[in-house]
Amino acid sequence: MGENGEMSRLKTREHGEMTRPGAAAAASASSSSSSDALVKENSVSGSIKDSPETLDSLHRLLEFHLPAPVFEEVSRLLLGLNGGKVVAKFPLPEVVGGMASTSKFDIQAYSFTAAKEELRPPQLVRIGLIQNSIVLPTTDPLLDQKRAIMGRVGTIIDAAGVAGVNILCLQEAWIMPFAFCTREKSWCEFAEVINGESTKFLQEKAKKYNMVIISPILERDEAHGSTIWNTAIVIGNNGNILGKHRKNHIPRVGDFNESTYYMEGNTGHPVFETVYGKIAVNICYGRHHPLNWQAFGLNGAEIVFNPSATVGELSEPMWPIEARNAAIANSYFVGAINRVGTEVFPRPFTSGDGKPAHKDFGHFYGSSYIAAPDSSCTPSLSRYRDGLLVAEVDLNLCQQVKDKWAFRMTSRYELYAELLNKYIKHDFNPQVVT
Ligand SMILES: NC(=O)NCCC(=O)O
Repeated sequence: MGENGEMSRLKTREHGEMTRPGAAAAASASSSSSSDALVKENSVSGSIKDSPETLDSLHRLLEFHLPAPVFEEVSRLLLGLNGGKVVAKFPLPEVVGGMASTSKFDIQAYSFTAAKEELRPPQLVRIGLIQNSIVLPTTDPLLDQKRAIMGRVGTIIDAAGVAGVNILCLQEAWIMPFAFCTREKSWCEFAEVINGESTKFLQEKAKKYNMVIISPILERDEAHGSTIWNTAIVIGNNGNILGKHRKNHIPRVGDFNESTYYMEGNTGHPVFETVYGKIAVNICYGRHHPLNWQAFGLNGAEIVFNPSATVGELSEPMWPIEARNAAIANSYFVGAINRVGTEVFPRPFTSGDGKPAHKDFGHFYGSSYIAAPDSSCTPSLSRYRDGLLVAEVDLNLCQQVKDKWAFRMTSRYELYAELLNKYIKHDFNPQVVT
């Protein structure tokens, strides 16, 4: 690649000025924890590994290294087509870009279109996803840690408000470090009642910006003996609490020792009818369960949010596939959110998988994105930095895709209802022909 061609791609709207591959530039990391992760990941030698900016996301890596026409074609192949073209960038008010650069978070915005219909007007909704790292070390007083995160996320919510976001979703357990790896019970102190401090904080934001906000937290259920749940609270655009959903599937993999802390959810697959559309929440590990996704679809969801916390070594190859596949299979939009950074805990822990005792989970790789029912999707947010992803979507696309592909009409649910009914019985015999 020629020097000039290379230099011409060093400036992008999201990045501002970029340095060349090979330059040490920790400026793209927003927190010390994400810088640490960069140092760790970049200790692998090689020209691509030497450049944190180009590794900021898959899309930026490709944009940085590929000649422009090749990048265009690769984008088409990777992201699919919406209305015949790669999902378009959506112009946000300049002030929002200013907020992102002052407060050092990634900002990207796109719009998904649907065909014009004769009998229905477009149903335009602006969706926002926020991914964030923790702000203070995990050794600081818990209240300080929580309030520092609330302050940081509050700044990004303000940007979302100015960007005109209608429905905003935060990441899983957003008010705390993801301490479930440790199995130490002291972290239960981060659990809040449904109308606790973080909910009150978000109710004010919801009212101020006329915005529906989904707040995934560890919930303390006082009515049931202080049981803890992993819960997403849905706050309506008037600041009202519309309802809650509790995480259905609890991970039993790697350091995700979450069953030590909270119980399998008992709220089914609720769909929340908001003024902006019908939404649901599939919390993190639930994204590996196709029936879980399907159940939200059967209840009529038009947008399903997937607030997550997952690390590179475990799940990064799955990440771009699962939420996107769910959007396709269920004819709805999906917003997938993952936290960012490496969180280090005071005491070492093990998870019975033969690994030596360690103090961190590994790198939470961010990469939040939005997928559409027509199989198109946005590029993902940064792998290292806090970020706000905005997408304007036309919900008419859901029905248009249902009419085109007829996945729901051809589903043959009765076949599967019968099989599942047999399968859950103790005397089940697999249908195997020998
Ligand atoms: N938070 C959570 O459920 N993580 C599990 C790991 C994964 O699903 O990738």
